[in-house]
Amino acid sequence: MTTATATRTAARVVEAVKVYGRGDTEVRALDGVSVDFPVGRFTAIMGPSGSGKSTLMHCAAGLDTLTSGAAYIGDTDLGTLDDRRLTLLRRDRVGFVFQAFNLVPTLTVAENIRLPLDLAGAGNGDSEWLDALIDVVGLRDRLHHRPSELSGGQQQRVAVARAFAGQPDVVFADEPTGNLDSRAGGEVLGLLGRAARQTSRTVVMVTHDPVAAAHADEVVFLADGCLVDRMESPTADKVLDRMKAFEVPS
Ligand SMILES: Nc1ncnc2c1ncn2[C@@H]1O[C@H](COP(=O)(O)OP(=O)(O)OP(=O)(O)O)[C@@H](O)[C@H]1O
Repeated sequence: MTTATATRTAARVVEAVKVYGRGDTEVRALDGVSVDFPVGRFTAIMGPSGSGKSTLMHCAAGLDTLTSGAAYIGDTDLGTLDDRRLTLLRRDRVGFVFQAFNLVPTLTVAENIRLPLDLAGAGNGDSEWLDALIDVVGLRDRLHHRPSELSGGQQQRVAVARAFAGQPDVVFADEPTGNLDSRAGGEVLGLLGRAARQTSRTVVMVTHDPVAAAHADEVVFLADGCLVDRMESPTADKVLDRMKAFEVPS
């Protein structure tokens, strides 16, 4: 791969195949997917239930391994890493936001945001970066609160700031608004987009929700473990229409 490609693509999978089980119970969750996630972009992964969205995210993020094909973070082929190096790569170069906010209840907002840096023994980290991040997520007046003193939307904003704290190459978000009402969800999605664009970081989000997907720069659609479409500048209506096309006529 050329250097130019490496700098433009934060993460990608090439001919990704993931097979669960064997024989009669075999499921091809991914069936030859090739997709790239460009630097500074917010990409949503959509598709019907069981189409392979979570599997694609887990394999692209190094949380699960492919049966065949390759997954890269930057120009690092995850398949060439042993468990220790994979753990370090996930810690240092990847951020995660999950549906459950997964904050540490005994730590303050500031301590939760810094947690990945503290776990990595990264000293004070980049204080300018952290300072800017706190403003992007709008948490400056909540830094000394505990998670239980925050709304769900505020807690997810903390989780977003934590995911970006270590300046990862890519942040993977799995249904990040699944536990939020539409207003708080909209705020978190706007924030993910801003964080990606203002910090030139890459966000990849799995969602069921066309309204959520419409916040992304691009939507990739999976069906039966295959990449079947991509949509630039999505709107909720266009995404919904595309999803309807997957429904089998009765
Ligand atoms: N650990 C596993 N063992 C066996 N089969 C699995 C496993 N994980 C996923 N699958 C199967 O792989 C296929 C893809 O699952 P996946 O969770 O990636 O889909 P999804 O699009 O994220 O679904 P949903 O929208 O319902 O969350 C499904 O048929 C699922 O049952």
